[in-house]
Amino acid sequence: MSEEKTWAAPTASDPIDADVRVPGSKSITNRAFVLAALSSGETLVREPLDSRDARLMLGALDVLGAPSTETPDGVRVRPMTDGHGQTRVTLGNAGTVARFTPPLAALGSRTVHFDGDPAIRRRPVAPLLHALRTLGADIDDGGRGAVPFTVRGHGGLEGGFVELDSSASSQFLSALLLSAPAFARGVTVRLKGKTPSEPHIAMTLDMLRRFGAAPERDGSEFHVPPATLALDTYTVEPDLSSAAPFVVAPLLAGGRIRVAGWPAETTQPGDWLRSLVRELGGEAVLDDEGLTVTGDGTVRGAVLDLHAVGELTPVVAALLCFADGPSEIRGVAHLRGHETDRLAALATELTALGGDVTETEDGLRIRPTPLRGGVFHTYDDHRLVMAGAVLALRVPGIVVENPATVGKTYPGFVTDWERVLHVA
Ligand SMILES: O=C(O)C1=C[C@@H](OP(=O)(O)O)[C@@H](O)[C@H](O)C1
Ligand SMILES: C=C(OP(=O)(O)O)C(=O)O
Repeated sequence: MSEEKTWAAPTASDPIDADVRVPGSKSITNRAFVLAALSSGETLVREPLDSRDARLMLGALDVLGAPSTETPDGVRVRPMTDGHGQTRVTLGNAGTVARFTPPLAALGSRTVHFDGDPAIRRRPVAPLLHALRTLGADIDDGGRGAVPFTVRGHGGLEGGFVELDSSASSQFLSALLLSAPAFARGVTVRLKGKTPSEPHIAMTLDMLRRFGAAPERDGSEFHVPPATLALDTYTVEPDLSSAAPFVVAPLLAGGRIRVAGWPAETTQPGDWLRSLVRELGGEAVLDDEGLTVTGDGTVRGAVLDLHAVGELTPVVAALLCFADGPSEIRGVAHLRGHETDRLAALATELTALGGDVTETEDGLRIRPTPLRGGVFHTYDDHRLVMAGAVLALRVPGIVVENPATVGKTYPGFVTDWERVLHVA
């Protein structure tokens, strides 16, 4: 991770011609760790992400009674065992840790305090805490409905039927489903309203099945019966959302890039980038070697609904600043509750560099204008570092503030980006 407080992100002086391999998926890694902790035997998680969020998840599981060991083959996670007394889970600003681990605490007998960065205290969690209480959990949040809160474990969770509003974050639903096989009666969740990030729900269901559970879905109703989970080995795919800045680079700089190891089939939202590239005028070819993207340095303007793939918004917004016409991003009001208020941050930072970017009720309106160099503030948000890098491809003099914050999901990002642009 860079020790610099700012990063003079490189401009593309030539068309890109590079291969890149991005680290493991945050979403898959942290699900695999949770499911491994809930399993009856040890699980080897191969090619996991090693980043702040992944380490926070392992730290949380450790204090909850599921220790892990790093080996040359990957991370070995041991099954969770019960304990007593008080303990503390550190959340950082990891949504997956804040949402996926409280149900685990309710399954044990410890009293577990959850807290993290100031930013995580502002992120939504109340509907999940409410649902967990309905399912039998004892949670003290001081009436705030937010981090910090305390889960007092009483040795198990009854489970059963619950209604859930998961419109602020799909992670509420994933959290209940992931732990449900260990609830005495499993869980039946009926969704009120629409959840964002549908691919992440599909990911949760798919991974539950791989670990031996039998989740069912009927529209907005989900059922997970009790089950004993077990899986010897789980291999994590590369993170296709971390690949986003590399995938879009040829559209801005021209040339080609190959992202190695792009899966032929996946539940990751980043797979949508293939159709985005084509819609905006580039080419994307998937074969055994990975995904090869070519572009000629032009980008078409577009109206895009990113409700299902919200985490891609910062990079896509940066890209659309260089389109041949106006664009709009819709369906992402929930990004106001992400690492930072991403809609406000993007509108503020892009406008400060000369852009014409305005917030709408559920997204951003982007009218391409010439941009100038300057400081791009990143609000402790890894994906804003990636957005700043994308902008700099075409705008000399962009200085990205606090690049190290990208270590939430991609500690080697700056090094890999500079190598791709031949400045390393
Ligand atoms: O389940 C997951 O792993 C995630 C779900 C999404 O959260 P939201 O539904 O809160 O956007 C996504 O944005 C986040 O990066 C990871
Ligand atoms: C929203 C994100 O993260 P988190 O897992 O903290 O919710 C993200 O990575 O874009």
